[in-house]
Amino acid sequence: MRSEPSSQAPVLSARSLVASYGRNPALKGVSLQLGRGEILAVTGPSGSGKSTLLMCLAGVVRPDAGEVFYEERRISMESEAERSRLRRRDFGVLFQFGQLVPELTAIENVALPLLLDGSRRGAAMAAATTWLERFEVVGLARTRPTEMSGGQAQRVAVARAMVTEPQVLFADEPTGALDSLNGEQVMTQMSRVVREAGTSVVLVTHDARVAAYGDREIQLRDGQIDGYDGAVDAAHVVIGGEAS
Ligand SMILES: Nc1ncnc2c1ncn2[C@@H]1O[C@H](COP(=O)(O)OP(=O)(O)OP(=O)(O)O)[C@@H](O)[C@H]1O
Repeated sequence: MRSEPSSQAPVLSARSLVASYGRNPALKGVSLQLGRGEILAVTGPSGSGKSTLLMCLAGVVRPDAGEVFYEERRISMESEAERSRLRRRDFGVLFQFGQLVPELTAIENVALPLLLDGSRRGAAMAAATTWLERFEVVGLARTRPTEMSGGQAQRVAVARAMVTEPQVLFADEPTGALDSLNGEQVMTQMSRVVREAGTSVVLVTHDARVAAYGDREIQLRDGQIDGYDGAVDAAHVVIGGEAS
């Protein structure tokens, strides 16, 4: 794994992010950069702030202080409506439990983000079929999530997260609910597909085997960056866009 971010302009960057829940601080000044097409693994123990960081980067949560830039946009300053449109069009989000809609079939679940964004039904279903094929679950197109295995459901969930062809995919413990074999299959497919698509990925995980799919790793501890690539090394902390 590389220890430094790519030299290209980052697709996403954060400067000195601070976030708390009431009086409980979750992030205490986190800065990072995500390179184009890069898979960045964010690791750290439970409660270290990984999910909060992901939500700030994805524009779900506004940080108390600090900034998040996507391309040229300072998204941490944007309105909820602007961030919501950004999340629909440019970002994909994937959680531990794929959170498929149980009443809908696999193909309807995957088509949903396109339909919500105004695509015609025929085009949305065709795109959904393509993405189900890429994750080798097209045979389940008419199946509902309750009739799928955990691994199958998660592959459908990744297809749904990718159907809008996002610039950035945010994945929070994407294999956390799976056994190691299924987890490995989902990660192998996901990393192949995102590399083919050129998607940048923020991959939150506490599992070193999952983090190994990343190009680079940052470790959080107690709301702060604690190290890179397994080595605790404050000298690599990126502050204000420059390596300090
Ligand atoms: N909704 C909430 N209300 C209050 N405190 C919260 C909330 N969500 C998170 N926290 C606190 O913020 C801190 C960071 O939590 P966060 O979920 O970001 O960590 P995490 O590294 O993702 O943990 P895990 O691996 O267990 O999911 C923790 O101290 C946690 O208790």
